[in-house]
Amino acid sequence: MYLKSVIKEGLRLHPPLPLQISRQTTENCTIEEYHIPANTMVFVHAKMIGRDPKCWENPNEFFPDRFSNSSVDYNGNHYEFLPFGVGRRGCPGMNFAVQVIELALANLLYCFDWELPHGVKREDLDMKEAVGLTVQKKVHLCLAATPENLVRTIQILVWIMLKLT
Ligand code: HEM
Repeated sequence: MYLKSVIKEGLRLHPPLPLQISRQTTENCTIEEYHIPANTMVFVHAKMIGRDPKCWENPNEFFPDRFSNSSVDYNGNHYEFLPFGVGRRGCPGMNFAVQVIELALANLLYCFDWELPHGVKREDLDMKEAVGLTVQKKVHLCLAATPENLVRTIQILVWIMLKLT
């Protein structure tokens, strides 16, 4: 359960598509004090929404537990959390993507012990994003992986190879 919250928190702070695919309005509308005429191109900024202090407490803090007792999910019913977009043109790969991320991450954590390489401290980690249409880390994350469960690791590698062939 906690792993699911960690993934959600990662996608809240760093949605892979921060500025989502544009839409064009079909009629005039007013949202609070903003008047948006028909035929205007609008963008949903998922990253800024995910860090909006009106919706999230300490929005810039990585705190997976905020999802633990919450109904906030990817399904687009919670407009404060939109890593996969929403509506008819929302991401059709959402369920597949979430399952793959959960499976991959769970196996990486199960099979290996993860440590920062010698001399690197937690506070040295740089989470800045490079500029681009999709998000990438500006500075690569380097970790040292030690196999924790060799038999299980081999089983998983064989499983992945069978899936790929
Ligand atoms: C972490 C993984 C992924 C994220 C965060 C993501 C996010 C998104 C977002 C934000 C959109 C735009 C939605 C909108 O404008 O409302 C989108 C569209 C789309 N995604 Fe994904 N996606 C992911 C993985 C995938 C995968 C695995 C597939 C296919 C297997 C996929 C296929 C598509 C397609 C085809 C569209 C265009 C849909 C349309 O325009 O009607 N995505 N995705």
